Amino acid sequence: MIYTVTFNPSLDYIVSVKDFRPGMTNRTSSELMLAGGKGINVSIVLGNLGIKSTALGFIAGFTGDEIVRRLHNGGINSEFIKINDGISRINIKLKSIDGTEINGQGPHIDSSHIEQLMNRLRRLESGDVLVLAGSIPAGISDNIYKDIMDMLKDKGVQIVVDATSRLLTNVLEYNPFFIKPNQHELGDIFNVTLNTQEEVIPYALELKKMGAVNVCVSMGGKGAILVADDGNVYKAKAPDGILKNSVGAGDSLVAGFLSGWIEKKDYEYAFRKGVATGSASAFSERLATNGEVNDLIGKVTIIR
Ligand SMILES: Nc1ncnc2c1ncn2[C@@H]1O[C@H](COP(=O)(O)OP(=O)(O)OP(=O)(O)O)[C@@H](O)[C@H]1O
Ligand SMILES: O=P(O)(O)OC[C@@]1(O)O[C@H](CO)[C@@H](O)[C@@H]1O
Repeated sequence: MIYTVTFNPSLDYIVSVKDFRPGMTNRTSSELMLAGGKGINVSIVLGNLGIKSTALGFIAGFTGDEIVRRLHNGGINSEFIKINDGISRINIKLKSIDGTEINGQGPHIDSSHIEQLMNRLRRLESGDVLVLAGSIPAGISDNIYKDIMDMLKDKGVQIVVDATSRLLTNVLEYNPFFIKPNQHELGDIFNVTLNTQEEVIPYALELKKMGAVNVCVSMGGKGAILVADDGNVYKAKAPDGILKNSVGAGDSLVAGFLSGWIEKKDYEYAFRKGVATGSASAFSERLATNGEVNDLIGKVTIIR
């Protein structure tokens, strides 16, 4: 079974505003609300690609109930821990200025909630896959992903981590199977600005040296890099298309990679499917469907 963990789920309120003016009353020209949070997006896209998963994490309040309702309606299994105070966040995405977002804080999570999650994760078995994705709410130690990996280290669970800064670097010694920073997150780790694939490769290799089994660096419309455990470095050019909504494109890449890996156990194919899935989500209002991925998979150029 695949499990995804989202510490801080959200309802994503994705709006367009024509000629946004700071300090003025702006009105939307389109609006869309989707269940979100990185692990949840991975579960949704896996479901679209025909792979079952269980979404874990913490939810609170009416927004939390709505997230669960939407997942349930979409056929996604979830086992969230419910927090009695506060509400799950509503994250605002200003689609008309791509990349502009206001993400909320989410409810306070205390040590008893963490213990409940740990108890659930302790029941994972050999052959399971665990995806730890997204930020953690304030007040939780950035060792938390590391602590989870430490607890599971001898269990034969394959672990994917999509996180930033120390939340990511802290887990590398536990050899995560797949990590996926984007180029800016990779640059922040090493305090450099990375623009091209050639500039990204040495730093991706460094993360592999630090312990990650496979390092994928996503680069938006510029595609992605994979430093794979088969000894190859793959460079992907994203297919051409019209950007509609890039929210969750990175999570879609993770889901597409996992689905491709499960299908063929071939890194080049998994990477191709990952990039196609990321782009299919970027070219669609919602997250990628299986049909959209199949239309794009032959249009991804990969150079080894
Ligand atoms: N404008 C675009 N054109 C084509 N493909 C895109 C575009 N934006 C994203 N993608 C695809 O999606 C993948 C992941 O995108 P990106 O690097 O933006 O992820 P991210 O920053 O983790 O995103 P998010 O945090 O919103 O999930 C890219 O590698 C690419 O395949
Ligand atoms: O604040 P975090 O946890 O880093 O990211 C949360 C988030 O921006 O990531 C997803 C897209 O990747 C969205 O669905 C969600 O709103």
